[in-house]
Amino acid sequence: MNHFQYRNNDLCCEEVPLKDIATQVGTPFYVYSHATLSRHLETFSSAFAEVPHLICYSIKANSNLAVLKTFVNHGAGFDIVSGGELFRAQKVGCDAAKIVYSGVGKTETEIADALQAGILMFNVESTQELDTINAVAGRLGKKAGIALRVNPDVDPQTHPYISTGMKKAKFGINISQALEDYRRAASLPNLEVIGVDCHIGSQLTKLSPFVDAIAKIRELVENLQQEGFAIKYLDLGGGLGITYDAEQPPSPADYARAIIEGTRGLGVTLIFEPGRVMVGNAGMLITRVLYVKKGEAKNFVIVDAAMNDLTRPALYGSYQGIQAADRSIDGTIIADVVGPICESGDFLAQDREIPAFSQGDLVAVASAGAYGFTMSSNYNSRRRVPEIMVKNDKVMVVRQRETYDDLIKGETIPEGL
Ligand SMILES: Cc1ncc(COP(=O)(O)O)c(C=O)c1O
Ligand SMILES: N[C@@H](CCCC[NH3+])C(=O)O
Repeated sequence: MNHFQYRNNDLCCEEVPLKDIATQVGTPFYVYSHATLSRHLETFSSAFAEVPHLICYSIKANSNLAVLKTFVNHGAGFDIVSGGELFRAQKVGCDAAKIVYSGVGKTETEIADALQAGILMFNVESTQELDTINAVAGRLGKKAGIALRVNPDVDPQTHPYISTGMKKAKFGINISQALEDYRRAASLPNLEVIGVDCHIGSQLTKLSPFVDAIAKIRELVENLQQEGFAIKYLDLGGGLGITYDAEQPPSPADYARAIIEGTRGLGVTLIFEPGRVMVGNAGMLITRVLYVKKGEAKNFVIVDAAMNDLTRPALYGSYQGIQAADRSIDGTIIADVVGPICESGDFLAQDREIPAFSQGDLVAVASAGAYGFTMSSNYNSRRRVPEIMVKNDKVMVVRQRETYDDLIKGETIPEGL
C-alpha cells in the first residue's frame, strides 16, 4: 500500500492533499507518511522474526525527532555517528542499550558521552580508536562494549561516494588485520569485545555483495569463537537500496532469507542499521514552479526548492522522481528542474521528460525521505524548510520553516569592527 496516492488529480499523503499542506505552510516543505514509516519498520523486523535481532535505525538518513520517535515506538534502537545523533536519540527516549555507535572519527568527548549514556557498543574503525576508547572508559570507570567494523573488501556495486566496504575506503579495519586487532582489544582492560560489525555501502540493489561480505565475516566470527571470544552480536550494517527510478532492489524478505542462511548456527544476535529503506520512500519534497523558461538549448522549470534543500541530484547525479501534485497536466516536456541557487549544479532533475508544468504548479519530488533534509544546508542564505508528518488525516508540523533570525543565530559583529 502506497501512502502517497492521487485522489482525482490531487497527490495526497495518507488522507491529506499535499496542496492543503502547501496552503498551510507554504513551499517548499518535506512531508513524511507516518503509516509508511511504521510499515517499513514492521516489514523489516518481521522478515527477521525467526532469529534474534535488533534494528538500529541509522539516524543520518532522517533525523527528525518525530521520525525517530515513530521508530522508538516500534521498538527500534539507533545507529549513531556523532554526539548530535546521540543527543537526538536521548531526546526521543531511546533505550541506550539499543544504540550502536559507528564512524571513523569519534572524538574523546563523544566517546565519553556515549559511555555515560550506556550505549550497547562502539563499532570501532581503527587500532588507535581502540586505545582511545579504552583510555576514556578507564577514566570514567566504565567498561566499553565493542565490535570491530571489519572491511571485507567487497564491491557493493553502488555509487563510489557511498561505497564503504572496499580496501580503498576509509572505513573499518581490513579483514586481514582483524584477528590481530581483536586480540589487542581483548588485552585492553576497559573494553569488552562483544561483536563483529560490517557495513559495505549504501543503495545496494543486488543481494550478491551482501552474501559475499557475510561469507567472509562468517569465517572471521568462527575463528574468533574458536579462540574463545564471546561474540554475542553480529552487526551487518545497512545499505539495502530502494527504487528511485527503475531499480529493483531485493525485498526485505529476500534480503532476510539470504542473511539468515548465511549466518545460521553462529549463535549471535543480528543487528541491522537500515537507513534509506526505512525512510526514503516515506517522504517527498514539495515545491512550487516559480517560472518556466524555454531556452535555446534546453527548457527549464524553475522551482522554489534547490540543491541546498535536496543535495542528492547535485552531489551524486542521482535520480528523484518528479510528479505533478495538484492538477492533471496534459502533455510532457523535456526539461531541467532547477532551483534558485547560483550554480549550474543546482538541479533536481536533468534532461527529464516531465509533465508540461506551468507557473504556480505544485511539484512533488519523490523518494526524498532519506538523505534529504539531513543533508540540507543554508547555502545562499536560504532558510531550511519545514518538515511535516501526516498521520491519517492529521497534519503535524514537526519542524518549522527557519526564520531569517535563525539564519544568523550565533553570528556576531564584533564591537569596533
Ligand atoms: C555505518 C553505517 N550504517 C548504516 C548506514 C545506513 O545506510 P543505508 O541508509 O544505506 O541503509 C550507513 C550509511 O551508508 C553507514 O555508514
Ligand atoms: N548521502 C548518501 C548516503 C550516504 C550513506 C551514509 N553512510 C545518499 O544520499 O545516497
